[in-house]
Amino acid sequence: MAATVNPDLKKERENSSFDPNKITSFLYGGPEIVKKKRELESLALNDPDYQHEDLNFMSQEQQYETFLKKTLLMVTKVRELKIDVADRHFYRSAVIGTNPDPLGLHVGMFLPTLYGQASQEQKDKWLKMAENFAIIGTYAQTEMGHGTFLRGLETTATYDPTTQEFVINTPTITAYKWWPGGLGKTSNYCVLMAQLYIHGKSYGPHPFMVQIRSLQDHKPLPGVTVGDIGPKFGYGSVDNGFLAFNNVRIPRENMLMKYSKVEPDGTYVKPPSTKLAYGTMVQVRANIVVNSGRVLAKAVTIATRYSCVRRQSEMKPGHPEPQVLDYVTQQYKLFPYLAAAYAFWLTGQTMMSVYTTSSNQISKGDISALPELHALSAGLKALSSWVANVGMEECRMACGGHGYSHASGLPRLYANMTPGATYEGENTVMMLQTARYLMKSYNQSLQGEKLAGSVAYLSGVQPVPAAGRTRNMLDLGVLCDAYRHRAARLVHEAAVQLRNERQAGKDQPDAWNAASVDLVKAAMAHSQYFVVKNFAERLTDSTLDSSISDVLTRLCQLHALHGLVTNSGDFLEDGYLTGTDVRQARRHINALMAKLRPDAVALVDAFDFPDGILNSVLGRYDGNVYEHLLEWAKASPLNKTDVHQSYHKYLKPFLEDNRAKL
Ligand SMILES: CCCCCCCCCCCCCCCCCCCCCC(=O)SCCNC(=O)CCNC(=O)[C@H](O)C(C)(C)COP(=O)(O)OP(=O)(O)OC[C@H]1O[C@@H](n2cnc3c(N)ncnc32)[C@H](O)[C@@H]1OP(=O)(O)O
Ligand SMILES: Cc1cc2nc3c(=O)[nH]c(=O)nc-3n(C[C@H](O)[C@H](O)[C@H](O)COP(=O)(O)OP(=O)(O)OC[C@H]3O[C@@H](n4cnc5c(N)ncnc54)[C@H](O)[C@@H]3O)c2cc1C
Repeated sequence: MAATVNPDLKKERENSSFDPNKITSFLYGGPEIVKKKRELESLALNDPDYQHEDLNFMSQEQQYETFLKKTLLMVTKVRELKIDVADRHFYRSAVIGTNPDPLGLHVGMFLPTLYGQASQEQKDKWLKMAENFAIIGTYAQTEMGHGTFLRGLETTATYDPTTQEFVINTPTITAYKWWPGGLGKTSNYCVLMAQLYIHGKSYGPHPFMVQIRSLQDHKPLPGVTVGDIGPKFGYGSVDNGFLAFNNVRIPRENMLMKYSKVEPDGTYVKPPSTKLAYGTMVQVRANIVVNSGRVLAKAVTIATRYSCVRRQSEMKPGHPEPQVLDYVTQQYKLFPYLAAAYAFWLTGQTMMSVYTTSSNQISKGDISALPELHALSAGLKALSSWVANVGMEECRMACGGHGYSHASGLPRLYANMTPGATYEGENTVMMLQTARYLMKSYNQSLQGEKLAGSVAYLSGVQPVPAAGRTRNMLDLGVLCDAYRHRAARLVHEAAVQLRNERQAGKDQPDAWNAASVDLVKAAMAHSQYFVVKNFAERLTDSTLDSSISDVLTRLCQLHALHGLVTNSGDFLEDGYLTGTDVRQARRHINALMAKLRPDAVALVDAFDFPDGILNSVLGRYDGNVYEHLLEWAKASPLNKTDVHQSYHKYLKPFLEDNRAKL
């Protein structure tokens, strides 16, 4: 086995213009954090207790069992090693790699719902057990018939004042809870979203703490039907489940009552906003923005390293075959996603900081930040997960045939990460939520109200500049202005279309539906403007080392220019940009790619994913792809014997029969 680094990759690293460690520091928030991250990752990756056969060679049942064992072990080790709460995600991501785990919903949604929706008494009662994994819970909201339309959920929680209990029921097949992670086989509790009924009146969806399995033998409790929903596109390591209730009674105190309350006599106490019950989803949407940047960064790391190792075809007759990354078309496939990975990495950080500030405010009773937080997180969640989806697939195809093998890591990455566009709010629906806020804000600005936050720019649509003006299309200020103008114009046009539909006689819902393609487009443009502006603002950081600010500026320019060229019609339609501007933009893209080419490997190295996390033969740090491809294939279960048992069962008699008939 080759122990040295592939010479092509070695040369790439020697020729880069900067030290990737400096960018790593910038991306993770400083050298101390990077040090901590690396320590925790290496602790996890070198721990023999976590080693197991490649998941790609396992059945779904084996994957689940392996991951359950591994995550439970992880919980124990996190405690033993006394890893700080803030650092646990480093350890966790090294343990699970690019796979979801059966406790993900416990940590990612069940616990956050208790933190965010439970009253102090309820926290006192359940938090200690939940935090210490004495109980395991999930977030059971989606039903077979309704995921998007939360108000349409059919599961009922009917208050019985005589016993001071809620009676939980699943009235129809479509009311079966369907999809919750960790529900199928793992959880014994769940946060259940159900329609609250008191004295025959419906009060909409509310969260309830419900025990579903016995703490003694893990059997479903009386009245509870629960199981696994079967194999999926990915997510083999998770037991997504179904769940139904037949007259299951829970105490009144099990409705999570931080905001809404039901008094013993059945009096309903309204929350400051009914949407506070949706709080956990907002948190996870913010997390998805972070995750989309990371996922894209992983895919691009694999494809870029491999494209430097892979040599193919003849560029010049008689010359050695070039590294495929030297083909400009290959750069055009990968570099825009490299730039997008940086853009969303930084957007994710801003999104999390907006989330933290706003949620602190909200938990103190000031809910004024809620609409902006919801609109921003919904739009960015949708944009980032869409881009990550397209980018992962582009990276896979850029790896040619080997990209299709599980050895590349890309099919599994895609299969596990693509549901980010669907779960936690289907993307189109999320964009329409952002559009709703944009329309409201736009109308407020027409009435002279001053707007703040991410929509402040809607207050004044910039005029189209006079013809003949030349622009420097590399100037980040010019690019931000162009995105800003496009967003403001598309918001304006969607609003005009809505108004026209109304004036043509449609009621509001029909007018909304008729204008929805334009509304999504407006929300998309708004979110893209946020991402570009955020990237450019991060570069104004005066502490940024000059050796890396150049290369980051190129990435930011590429990200903005590529989006501009891809959506050039939006910028040209009203004459804001000219054909010359767009032509210039295209030329700049080519020039930027040429400048980025020598730094490509260093830029992906800077994401700092160890091999154990990337889990890709093609993306290996040492670039020794071919010998490990062979080794990987040899380990495949079909190769355990030279002659497979099916030969004796099927092939041998078939061949013998055919030969006998000759
Ligand atoms: C110890 C060691 C361990 C190591 C530790 C390591 C640590 C690390 C741990 C990390 C672990 C990570 C693992 C994570 C795994 C997660 C995987 C995720 C899996 C996926 C989970 C899921 O998939 S879970 C289900 C998600 N399912 C949705 O996502 C439903 C979407 N559907 C809706 O969300 C609503 O249905 C929808 C459409 C808004 C309409 O809701 P609706 O009909 O009620 O409302 P309307 O449309 O009528 O709107 C009326 C007004 O409400 C406003 N509004 C609406 N929502 C609002 C909101 N949220 N906040 C504020 N305002 C809101 C709106 O803007 C309007 O405002 P206005 O009136 O002013 O215009
Ligand atoms: C891997 C995975 C894990 C999941 N984990 C959980 C979990 O732990 N807990 C949980 O509760 N749920 C979970 N879910 C469910 C998930 O949250 C839902 O699938 C998601 O919210 C989408 O809802 P839906 O399936 O009803 O899609 P639908 O709403 O049926 O979407 C179908 C189509 O209809 C369109 N559409 C729907 N409504 C509108 C509208 N108003 N305007 C325009 N178009 C519309 C959508 O854009 C989409 O194209 C998970 C799902 C997956 C795939």
